[in-house]
Amino acid sequence: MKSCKKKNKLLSISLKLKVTPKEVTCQGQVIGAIIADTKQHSKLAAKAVEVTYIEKEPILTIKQAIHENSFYQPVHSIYKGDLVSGFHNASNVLEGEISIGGQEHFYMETQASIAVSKEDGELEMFVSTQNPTDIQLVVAEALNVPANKVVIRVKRLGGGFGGKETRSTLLSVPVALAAKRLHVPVRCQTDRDEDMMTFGGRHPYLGKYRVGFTKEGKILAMEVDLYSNAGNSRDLSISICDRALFHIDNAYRIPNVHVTARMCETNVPSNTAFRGFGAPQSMFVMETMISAIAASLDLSPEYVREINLYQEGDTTHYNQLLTKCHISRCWEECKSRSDFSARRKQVDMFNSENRWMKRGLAMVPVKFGIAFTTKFLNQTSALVHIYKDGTVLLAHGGTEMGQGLYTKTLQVASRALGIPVSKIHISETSTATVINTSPTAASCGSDLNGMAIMLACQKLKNRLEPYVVASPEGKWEDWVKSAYFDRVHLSATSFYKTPDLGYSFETNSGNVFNYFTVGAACSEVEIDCLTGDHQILRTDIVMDVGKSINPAIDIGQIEGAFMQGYGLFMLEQIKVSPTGCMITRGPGNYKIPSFGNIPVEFNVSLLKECEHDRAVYSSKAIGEPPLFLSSSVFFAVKDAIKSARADAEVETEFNLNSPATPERIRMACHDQFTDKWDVEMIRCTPSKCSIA
Ligand SMILES: Nc1nc2c(c(=O)[nH]1)N[C@H]1C(S)=C(S)[C@@H](COP(=O)(O)O)O[C@H]1N2
Ligand SMILES: Cc1nc(=O)[nH]c2[nH]cnc12
Ligand code: MOS
Repeated sequence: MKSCKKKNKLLSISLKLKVTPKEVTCQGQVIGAIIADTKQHSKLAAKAVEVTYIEKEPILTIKQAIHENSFYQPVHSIYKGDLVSGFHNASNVLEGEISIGGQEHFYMETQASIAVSKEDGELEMFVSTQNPTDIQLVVAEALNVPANKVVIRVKRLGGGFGGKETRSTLLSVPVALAAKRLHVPVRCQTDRDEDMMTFGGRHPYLGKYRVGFTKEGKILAMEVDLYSNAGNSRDLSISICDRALFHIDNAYRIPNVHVTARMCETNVPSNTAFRGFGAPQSMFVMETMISAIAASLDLSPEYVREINLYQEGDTTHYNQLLTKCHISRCWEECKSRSDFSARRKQVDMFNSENRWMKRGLAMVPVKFGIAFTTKFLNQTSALVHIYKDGTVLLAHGGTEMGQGLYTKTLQVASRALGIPVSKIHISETSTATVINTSPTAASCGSDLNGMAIMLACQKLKNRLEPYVVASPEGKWEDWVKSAYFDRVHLSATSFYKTPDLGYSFETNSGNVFNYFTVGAACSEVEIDCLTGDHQILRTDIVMDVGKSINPAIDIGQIEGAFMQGYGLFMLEQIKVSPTGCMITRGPGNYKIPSFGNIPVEFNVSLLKECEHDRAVYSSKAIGEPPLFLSSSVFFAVKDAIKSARADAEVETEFNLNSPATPERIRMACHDQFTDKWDVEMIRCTPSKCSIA
């Protein structure tokens, strides 16, 4: 091993920067970039930078923002029915508030970007992003070059979950700028701690509610104020609030509704898209109301859910008609598959025989709207080539992040062209083959790009038709050759935009969504009342995904979304110091689900006979909808705690914020040991944060 003769010349730079609060609005904000010949040198140099800040008191939480009246505009709200008469006819009214924490995307591949500057001002980039067009336009603007000279290529992402929908620009702009300035290829990939301190996550939400209902448990009216912690920029927060507004009903028909959503401007890194996009947060507020209603009437939460479920033909609070909406079928099928009634009795029996171990059981529905709530995003295009050897190359506007989009679009092409997948290939997604694309998001990747691929393939199929008719016994390769020599164009582009969309907040009318993906889940848990630990004993899920084009992928997505949501409701808790410094920076102190958390028994099934004409080949969107079903674990834990509290002879209705961490479970199991402590006192006292 050659001994290294030349000692690394110690870096002796000290860059003094002076920045004011108006330029830097959160800890973790990118304020510059160091370019070096090796990663080690760049890290040493970054540490050598000295920055002096003029500090001001930060606003970090929703409550602080409300107190300081620190909000972004606009504020959207939905009003349907007549609240006054609704509450007047309600025999019971409950008020309360509930909060749900944020969540780190924790994609396996952290943010990564490569830029290669080429002749004539051209730039070619390889970026881990869900949104190549956004990178293209933002980089073009930042470098003051026309978009037609910037190509963004995406082979695949090691996970995105919404975290690479807009935030990847923070990394790609400096990388591109350096490449252009220095005329050398530049690459950067964040370390996990940098990633968790810089790129934001799921919006924490606070919900304040007032709900009126009959003594039978029928909900007549509700007034909800939602607040999200948007962080130091608006990013997608308004769309996330919109989706939260559209999902405050979850799966229930509520005749009189007034719901408002506000974005809090705070000094934490800008929060952004995260699987479910505001819907899990607001549906959590709805299910908390259901739980409170059930407790106040001494009814089971499942009974209250059941009698308020939407039926076919109902309209939502944003006046969208529910057709082919199989909520009740999923609910009934889940109830029977999970053997709910019998297990309810077994759980109660177990709880009557155990004091310090308790079990809980809960079943929740989900109804998730499919389409971008921002109308213009519901568009995409595709490009399909048939080469002379008969092999086919696909390109479309969607990125592969592990959700199986490329596999599904290969299947669509195979079915549309009538040839085996072995003759078809999809290589990458690039702004040079398909333009002006929307992010691969809102679970619409397969719907939009599947339809675009299908349309392009149908064009090609029609052009080949005469050659098929001419020699029906021939092979695909022969037909392609005959067409080629007959000078037929064997490449086609297509364009697809979702029909019949167009909601307006002003008139509260027009379709927000193309259709809904619905399901139900039943979970049973066991908790240790003295440690706050828990385990899921069994989960049953039933989902309506239409006629799935690939059941294996869809079941995988349901299992994955469920476990990611489990992290949100049960494990993951982001901690920020009083000065706004991110404390949770890695798997050491930020717990994401691992195989030990998977339900001991995990049954997922897809509803049968539920064709859907509005989804590509009737296979419905599946990416985000199942995530909320993991709240069945949260409410099963709440059910178990209720039994512990009954034994301790304390009030069995209590507020349980999400995530239901072990300390929160422990403290909610009120008993002779907990009286003298309050969970909020167990707060980490961080040392002064030492990050730029
Ligand atoms: N393995 C994997 N699955 C995933 C994701 C991911 O990053 N990795 N992202 C989720 C999110 S946030 C969305 S919006 C959808 C996007 O893909 P689709 O629109 O093709 O369903 O995939 C979901 N499933
Ligand atoms: C932009 C956007 N609109 C939506 O309606 N849903 C989403 N999920 C992720 N991104 C989005
Ligand atoms: O819609 Mo997913 O990218 S949050």
